[in-house]
Amino acid sequence: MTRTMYEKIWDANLVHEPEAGSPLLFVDRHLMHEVTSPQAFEGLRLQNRKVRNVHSILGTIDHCVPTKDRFNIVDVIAKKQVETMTANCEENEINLYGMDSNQNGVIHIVVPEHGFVHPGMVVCCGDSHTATHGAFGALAFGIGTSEVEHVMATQTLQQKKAKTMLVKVEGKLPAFSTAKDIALAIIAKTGTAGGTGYVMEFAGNTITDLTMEGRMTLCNMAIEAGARAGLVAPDQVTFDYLEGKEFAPKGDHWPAAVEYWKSLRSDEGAEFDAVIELKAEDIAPQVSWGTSPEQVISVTGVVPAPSDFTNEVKSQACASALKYMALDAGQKITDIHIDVVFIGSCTNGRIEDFRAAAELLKGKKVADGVQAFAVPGSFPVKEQAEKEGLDKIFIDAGWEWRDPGCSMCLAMNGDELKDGQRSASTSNRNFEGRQGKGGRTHLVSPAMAAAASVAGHFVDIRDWK
Ligand SMILES: CC(C)[C@H](C(=O)O)[C@@H](O)C(=O)O
Ligand code: SF4
Repeated sequence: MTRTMYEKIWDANLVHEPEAGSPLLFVDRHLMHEVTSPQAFEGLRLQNRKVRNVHSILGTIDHCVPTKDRFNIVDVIAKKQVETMTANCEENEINLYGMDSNQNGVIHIVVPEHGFVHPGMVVCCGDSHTATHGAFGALAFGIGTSEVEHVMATQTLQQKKAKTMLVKVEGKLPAFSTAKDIALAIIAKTGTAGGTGYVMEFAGNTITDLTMEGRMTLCNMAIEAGARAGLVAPDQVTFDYLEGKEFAPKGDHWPAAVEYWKSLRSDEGAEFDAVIELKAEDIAPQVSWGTSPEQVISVTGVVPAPSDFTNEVKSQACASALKYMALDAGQKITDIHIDVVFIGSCTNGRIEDFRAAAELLKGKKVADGVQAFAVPGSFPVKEQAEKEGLDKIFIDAGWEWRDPGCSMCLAMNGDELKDGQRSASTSNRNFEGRQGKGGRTHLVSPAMAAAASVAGHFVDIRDWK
């Protein structure tokens, strides 16, 4: 019988399938950060239980870290979370890239840098963007704090079997369109609930043409389409990325691992519960205009009107988004002016994101009144960028070049929008208040963010000089 990649990984990790209730999956890797782990450790302690396999865990501190003067955490709760995470990892001998580590950064950026996740693994983390690691052909789930405790104690996770969706993208992307634009275009098509109950497998030659960084950006946003997880079949691009990394299989284990990984791809003719198709040629640079990632349109478009939606719920959502975002129906996307620009996050905080932005910023200056923040996803990204002189390009253009962290992706660490400010942001969520109370977020790719910082408004980078 033919099987999809999801089914293969599922079968290989299935521990127990009860008559009633959810099946139990073996968890290969458990990723951790300071926000969702403290109560889980506390729960273990109260029950006098131990962490079952500390070697399966890798942690960072990322959400609460200031990106300037990083040791000076002003918020009392944030400070406590950081201290608790540090103490818990020390006590349990967990590998933590903590505050003073030169490998520190956003968990979903740091983990791949060390080759910690391999194809075929089941991975979890108390964080919704765990989906990122599906880029390696691993089944990666965001889980809640009580599940974090369960995984720590048992190395297993209760999971209902998901339905499978094939998202096929074929063709050559237009100039300046990126993995971020593919992700946004998919969400525009499926809606934020379209993936509910599904694991999405991204396939087609547009996807296989993406770098690992691009695949990570894409899988990162599967969760914003409502999916349980995203997957890309492992191929030579994946193997080349992993080879030689700290936690990658070594010696004789390497060829054996690659052989197994190659067997994971969905079989020819495997059946999916749903299939959607996109043509890469149709994917222009995208800009979100609303307060949900599905409220997104090409840079060439205009802000829609509630009457453009036949669905009553979507029509009302449009009306309330326009109000919150202070936009008018019919307004050209390129006429939207911005106050703040943010390049970073686990969606777009990787080296190629800074390269793409720097390419557009060379010899340019940010527009009057615009504040722009470049926040590398990790210290290794920062170091690499500096080696290439990218920091200079940003700084010369009037950008702030910061230390890594989740930063302005969510307002938890001092980096945030002020009430009423409008941002061009490379992050993944544009919910009301996400980047600060009253803040208005437009999701874009790094290149689009860079160009907006110079122009002061969105521009179609394809004909921008
Ligand atoms: C803080 C954490 C639980 C949260 C998540 O689960 O995604 C955060 O990372 C986010 O992006 O909103
Ligand atoms: S960068 Fe943003 S999306 Fe990613 S883990 Fe941090 S807060 Fe969540």
